Amino acid sequence: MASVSVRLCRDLLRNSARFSFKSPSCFPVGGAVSSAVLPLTPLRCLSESAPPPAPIRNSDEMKAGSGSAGVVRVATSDNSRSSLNEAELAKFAAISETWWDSKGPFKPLHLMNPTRVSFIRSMLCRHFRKDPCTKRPLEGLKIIDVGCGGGILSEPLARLGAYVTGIDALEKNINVARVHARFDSVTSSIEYICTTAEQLVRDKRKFDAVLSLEVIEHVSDPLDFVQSLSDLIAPGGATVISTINRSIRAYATAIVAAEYLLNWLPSGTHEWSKFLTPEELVLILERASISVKEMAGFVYDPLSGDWSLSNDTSVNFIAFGAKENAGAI
Ligand SMILES: C[S@@+](CC[C@H](N)C(=O)[O-])C[C@H]1O[C@@H](n2cnc3c(N)ncnc32)[C@H](O)[C@@H]1O
Ligand SMILES: [Mg+2]
Repeated sequence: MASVSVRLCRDLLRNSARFSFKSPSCFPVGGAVSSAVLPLTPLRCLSESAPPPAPIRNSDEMKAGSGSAGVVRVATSDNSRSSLNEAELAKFAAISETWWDSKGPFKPLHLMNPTRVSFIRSMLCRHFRKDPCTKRPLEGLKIIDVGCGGGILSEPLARLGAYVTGIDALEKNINVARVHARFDSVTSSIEYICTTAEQLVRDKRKFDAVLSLEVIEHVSDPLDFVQSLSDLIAPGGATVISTINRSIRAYATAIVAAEYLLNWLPSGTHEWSKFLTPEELVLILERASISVKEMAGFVYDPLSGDWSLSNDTSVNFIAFGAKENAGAI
């Protein structure tokens, strides 16, 4: 699956001095692309419209327990970074009972799951030189699913043979994931922890593959978050990230249609300004020493109700990247 987007982004990176960068603050809905010529540093402004990180509490309150909304509190020094955005997390806390209701608010994730698992399996098998046709093609790989929710993605990865760690900032989600995983001897091996990527970096944990699907649009600062994901990747490792494009089409479909017309998701689930374009995601990953090797779109067929991989990244998209200088594909 040759990626036009990735090649385009590499060209953009090479010519970054001439690249007009779009940020939420300078590119509102329906607005015109900024004509200002910006160097790469304005990427930082992506996070400026986001609410500030959750306040750091004192260490007694914080130590790996849950806060008032069930949000993880992890011991940190005053100046350490936090990916937590309490307003975003509150949205997931309100629907945490519904993770495994395939007709509930997470229906789109359930429907997308076979397609995204297939993308992940094929990318990881190629990268780690494993046979995708075996019963357990991910055997032996240590994979972390950051922002795992109720474990919709973690479980099939465990069935494909990976050692899976699933983490989420919400204790409620981790409890749901643990209970659901217990029903099957394979998935009961998944290590579920209520924590954050940045805390696991401080704990010096490393994984062959770091996955974070549909999470980056809900964190406080995408650049810091991606740096933490990168820091969790073992030498020679890889990452997969999916999110929604900050396009007018995504505004019409992923927000207006999905949240207000079809009621697939609770209204207010997504903020358009927090979406990233594929080009922005590539740049953010490059800054964290990750080179994007493949990118694909997910498209929905309203007649069949199925999602499939496509070259169309205008709404939902997924990127596979390898840590630079740490082994090539
Ligand atoms: C849209 S759900 C995606 C769930 C899962 N990745 C999937 O695709 O099936 C986003 C999840 O990210 C979690 N989350 C949001 N911010 C987080 C953070 N900073 N660290 C860890 N988890 C976070 C939420 O609690 C929620 O479970
Ligand atoms: Mg989302």
